[in-house]
Amino acid sequence: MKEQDLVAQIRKKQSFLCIGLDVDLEKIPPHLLQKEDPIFSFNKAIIDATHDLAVAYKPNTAFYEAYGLKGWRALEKTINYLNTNHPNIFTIADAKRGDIGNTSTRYAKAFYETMAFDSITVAPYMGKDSVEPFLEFEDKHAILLALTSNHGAYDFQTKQVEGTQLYKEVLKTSTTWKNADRLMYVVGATKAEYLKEIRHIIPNNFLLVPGVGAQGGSLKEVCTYGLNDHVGLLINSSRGILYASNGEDFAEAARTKAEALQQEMKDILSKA
Ligand SMILES: O=C(O)c1cc(=O)[nH]c(=O)n1[C@@H]1O[C@H](COP(=O)(O)O)[C@@H](O)[C@H]1O
Repeated sequence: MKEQDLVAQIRKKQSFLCIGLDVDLEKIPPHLLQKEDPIFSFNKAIIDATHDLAVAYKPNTAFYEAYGLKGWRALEKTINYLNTNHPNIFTIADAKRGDIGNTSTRYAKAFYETMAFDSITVAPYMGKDSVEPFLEFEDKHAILLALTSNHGAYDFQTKQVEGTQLYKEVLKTSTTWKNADRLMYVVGATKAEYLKEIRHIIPNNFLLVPGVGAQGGSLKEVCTYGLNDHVGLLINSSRGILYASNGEDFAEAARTKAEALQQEMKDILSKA
């Protein structure tokens, strides 16, 4: 998907909400466990109930890999369902990959071609030749981990290395890589106070911002410095939406949670 088409969807829906499809069979409504494919049934119900409120969906592959073949099948059915029924929705394979060049190329093919996602999350630790293979595909985007939402982010990412914090070095250096205009970055909502400096280094790139809801990040704080003139933000919520109820009304309850976030986004966009 072209970035300009994503921006058009954001303007049309007045939403920059990304719904994380992190399916946990221990948390989904028990009545779905009787279905032939509980994971896909759950995703389909969530997508059907929320697709007009969200511009992106982000299945975290760990939640599918954990169930082996049936998990992969459900992931494949989910991406095919989205691409067939909602081709204007941006899709993110949250797989956090990155390896030596020829291996990264295979990961890119797995998630851009075999599964036809628009983007994949990528770890920057192995450097340029591990990330550039993800940038070779037209209209596909690598979303580089920059400053993550978890506490461990302070172990390495904010450490001083040769006079600068490591995450800033990741931001600056990655902008020099081939096809860097296809890069987006992950910044945790719990790190909103860093966004002013981050926007200084990368004013134009989209940011995927997880950590609102269950992890305690604030949408308003993220928007203060995170927004740019083409919005430039995708705010992810997973558990806060998916598990609003585990009764028969789970999809309706998820919609109510998504709607509250979308309303907040609409207000923010009207004042921006
Ligand atoms: O890359 C991510 O999406 C990600 C990066 C990060 O720094 N923090 C983070 O929570 N995530 C993912 O975003 C989702 C957050 O889920 P909730 O906390 O349930 O909304 C999970 O799939 C995480 O793996």
